[in-house]
Amino acid sequence: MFGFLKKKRGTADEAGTAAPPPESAAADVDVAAAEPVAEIPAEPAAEPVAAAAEPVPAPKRSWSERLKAGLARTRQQLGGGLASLFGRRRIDEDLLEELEATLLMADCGVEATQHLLGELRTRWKRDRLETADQLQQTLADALHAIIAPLEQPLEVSGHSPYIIMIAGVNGSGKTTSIGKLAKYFQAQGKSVLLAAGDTFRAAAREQLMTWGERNNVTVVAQEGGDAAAVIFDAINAARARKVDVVLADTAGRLPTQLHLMDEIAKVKRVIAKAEPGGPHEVMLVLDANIGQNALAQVQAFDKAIGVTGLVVTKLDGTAKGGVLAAIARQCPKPLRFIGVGEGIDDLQPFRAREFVDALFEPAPGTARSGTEAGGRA
Ligand SMILES: Nc1nc2c(ncn2[C@@H]2O[C@H](COP(=O)(O)OP(=O)(O)OP(=O)(O)O)[C@@H](O)[C@H]2O)c(=O)[nH]1
Repeated sequence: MFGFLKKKRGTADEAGTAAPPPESAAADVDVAAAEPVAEIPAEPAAEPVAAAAEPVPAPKRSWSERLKAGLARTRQQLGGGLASLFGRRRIDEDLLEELEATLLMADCGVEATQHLLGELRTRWKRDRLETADQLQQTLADALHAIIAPLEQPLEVSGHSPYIIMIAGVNGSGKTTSIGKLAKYFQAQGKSVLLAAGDTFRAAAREQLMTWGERNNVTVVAQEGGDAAAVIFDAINAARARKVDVVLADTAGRLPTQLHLMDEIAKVKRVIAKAEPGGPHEVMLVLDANIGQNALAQVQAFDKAIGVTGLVVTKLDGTAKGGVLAAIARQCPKPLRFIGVGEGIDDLQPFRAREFVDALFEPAPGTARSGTEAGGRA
């Protein structure tokens, strides 16, 4: 669990601007320590476990199991809704209308929903679909076709250091995602340096420093100061140490806070001064709970800083997983990673097929829907 990265939720008002500190104030943390224990979140429907004398570690679940568990609420909304629709009658216009409501409630958005219904109507008539399973399989395929273009994994080997700037609204999951991404890149054999560019909340800096100490990752931080100065120092440190990947945190901000959007645009310009061509990835972190508001956030951050990739977090806490279809239709950006929990391994590269499979696969113990099984272990 990311308990050590947990913090009090900052308010938008905390994100004011501050004068840059002297560069010498940079605190460079580079401490080796033990691996953190990644707790696996419990299944929503799990029975409470009686206290045992000897704690028995929970069996580690595969990513596809965690993805399936994480998407349970969206699956219930979408797949469950469909199962009850499909289960009771033959395909007709009334059924398609109810299906439309189900897709909208899963936050697929009007455009994607209309597109999906158009596909279903065409296939229903052209291929003479009759059974519920056939229609559900057709829907799964059509959804896959919509979101597949978002599957563009991040390739960090083109530059050294490869600079990833992280942005997003308050509490979207930026800092925790940085911890998870650092672990992910380390597992690929990359060296990582963290820039504690969320200078508005001391807690954010401390969380990154603690995380860095535990995982033997260098963290460049300053007491107070502005994000641009911290990240500038971090890039120079990364270059000197021949670090492969720099993950630069920034403070949360709302797109309506125009002065803060100007400020993050300045951070990006300073990165380009420190490393011509950088940042190589401008990653926007979106909380899936916001549903359709994600579209406005993508557009606003894109306008200010040119978003090149997305991370969608907290898919485990929402029934709004259909928002991926809305993003794909209305403001497509490469979806680099998705998050389905607070555990360190609960953020993984987005793969459209396994996402769709996880949505349409029946919950354990129920009948199969006919959708192809799959997913990584
Ligand atoms: N359930 C769940 N919680 C998550 C996920 N990702 C992040 N969180 C939690 O969301 C909360 C906020 O995450 P932070 O990383 O602190 O968010 P932030 O964007 O850095 O916040 P600010 O610095 O205030 O802007 C923390 O409690 C995280 O543990 C996820 O995929 N699933």
